[in-house]
Amino acid sequence: MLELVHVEKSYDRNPVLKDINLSIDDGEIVSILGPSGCGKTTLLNIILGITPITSGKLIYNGTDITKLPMEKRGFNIVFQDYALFPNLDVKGNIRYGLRNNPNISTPQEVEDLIDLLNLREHLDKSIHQLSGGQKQRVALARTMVMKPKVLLLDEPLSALDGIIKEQIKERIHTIAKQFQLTTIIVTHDPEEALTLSDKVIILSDGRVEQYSSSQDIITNPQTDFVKDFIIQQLQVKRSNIIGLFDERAV
Ligand SMILES: Nc1ncnc2c1ncn2[C@@H]1O[C@H](COP(=O)(O)OP(=O)(O)OP(=O)(O)O)[C@@H](O)[C@H]1O
Repeated sequence: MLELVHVEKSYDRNPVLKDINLSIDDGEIVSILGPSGCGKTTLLNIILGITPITSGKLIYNGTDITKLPMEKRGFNIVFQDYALFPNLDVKGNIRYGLRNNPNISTPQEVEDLIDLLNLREHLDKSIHQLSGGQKQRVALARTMVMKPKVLLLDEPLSALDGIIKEQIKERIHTIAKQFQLTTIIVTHDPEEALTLSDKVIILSDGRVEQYSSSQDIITNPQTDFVKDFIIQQLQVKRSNIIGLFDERAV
């Protein structure tokens, strides 16, 4: 379990995250949702270990990891721009992290992941020959072969649309559940958050407005902000959500 206890973050005395208290169970998919500038990326970077906190604690499975550097936390991130290596082909990218740590995944596990992410036919291609969705899948595979304890995804679907977006959503869900992987996803898209995650953290101006299941957020929004944000943002996308939840609440 990952816990954030009274976490605060300020830049030049400007508070950006205020008294964040969260606990995320192993294997849970959690989205961090909120408008631009509310602190989503800062929160993700704090969990990853690249942004130090101003006060509070991070606890992972009972151990205080507040001061533990990123490389010792065993968490991993897929950045919004995928950050793939353009000089390596697809298989080179996927196996990159195993060069110095060859025993983290067995050859069979790498092959299974390639199939799960439908990448077999693209293995010899260069990165510039790939579509956005294919790049996204390579970035996921490259991260997954390293078997992170916690997988962090920064706007993983923002460059995608239509069927591809649905497929990637499904794959992220399958992988997280199959590998019992704690998955934390930053998004500004409520539809994405509500349909993909077990739980959603709604942030506004650096504070957690609500942290509960998708269904609970729809049927029982705890603040006016949550209600307005969800309703406003879902106007166009209502039809995709209605099937999942009680229409009266949206
Ligand atoms: N290194 C930094 N120095 C100073 N202020 C920063 C720094 N990084 C972020 N901020 C500020 O912290 C606040 C939260 O930024 P953050 O990037 O976490 O928001 P966000 O919710 O991810 O936004 P977006 O959806 O636009 O990416 C913003 O006001 C931003 O200007």
